[in-house]
Amino acid sequence: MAVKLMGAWPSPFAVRARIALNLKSVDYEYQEEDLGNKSELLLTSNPVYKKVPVLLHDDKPICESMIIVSYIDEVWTDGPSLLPSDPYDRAIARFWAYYVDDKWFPSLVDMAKAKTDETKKEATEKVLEGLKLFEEAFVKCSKGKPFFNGENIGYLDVAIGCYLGLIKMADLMMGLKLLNDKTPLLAAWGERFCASEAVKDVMPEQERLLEFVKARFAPQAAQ
Ligand SMILES: N[C@@H](CCC(=O)N[C@@H](CS)C(=O)NCC(=O)O)C(=O)O
Repeated sequence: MAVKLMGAWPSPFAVRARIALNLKSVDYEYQEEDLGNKSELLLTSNPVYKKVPVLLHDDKPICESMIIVSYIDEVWTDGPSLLPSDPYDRAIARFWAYYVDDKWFPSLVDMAKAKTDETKKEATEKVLEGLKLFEEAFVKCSKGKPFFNGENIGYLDVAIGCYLGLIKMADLMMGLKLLNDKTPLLAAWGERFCASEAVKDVMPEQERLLEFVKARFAPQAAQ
């Protein structure tokens, strides 16, 4: 069965799909997209959003990173499941995965784009509030195990973990320490997540990501 992923190296969303494929030991072809000049295959595979990632499984496209992660979990059933087996735990994992994209990541973007100290402070507070919520969610979801999903990286780990590179970038560029002594469990989880086999080779390289983020956000912030 042919598996192909269209992604872009700095994209946290593409990273999610790559981690899920690694966790399930799926062999796949990777196509790096130039988002300034999208391939015909990307445009026809994701005509609604025209975004990466797109997974092509036997030429059938699947779009939206967390839908892709669920799909991978359902199709490749060997090995540990990415979603908890208990329906309530599964609902909670989905809830926080929705929140991280719906509320938390937009605050991180607002923080990076902020033009005044006031708006920067407001966005930074929202980012930190979200991280506190993840710390509390980690206690409940992990039940004392190393990952949100328990012994192994799962759906919610991938949903939040894909942003760890950008959290680091915000720290470096704005002189912050977003994961700090108020979120000790989340900070330790982040280290474990990034060091794991399925993750370490697909997370964007720090120097390269820093250049990319600087080019994208620094000129706007300076305006
Ligand atoms: N909700 C989408 C977001 C995907 C997304 O925003 N992808 C960006 C790259 S990080 C993209 O393809 N942008 C191209 C564009 O907006 O034209 C997902 O989770 O897959």
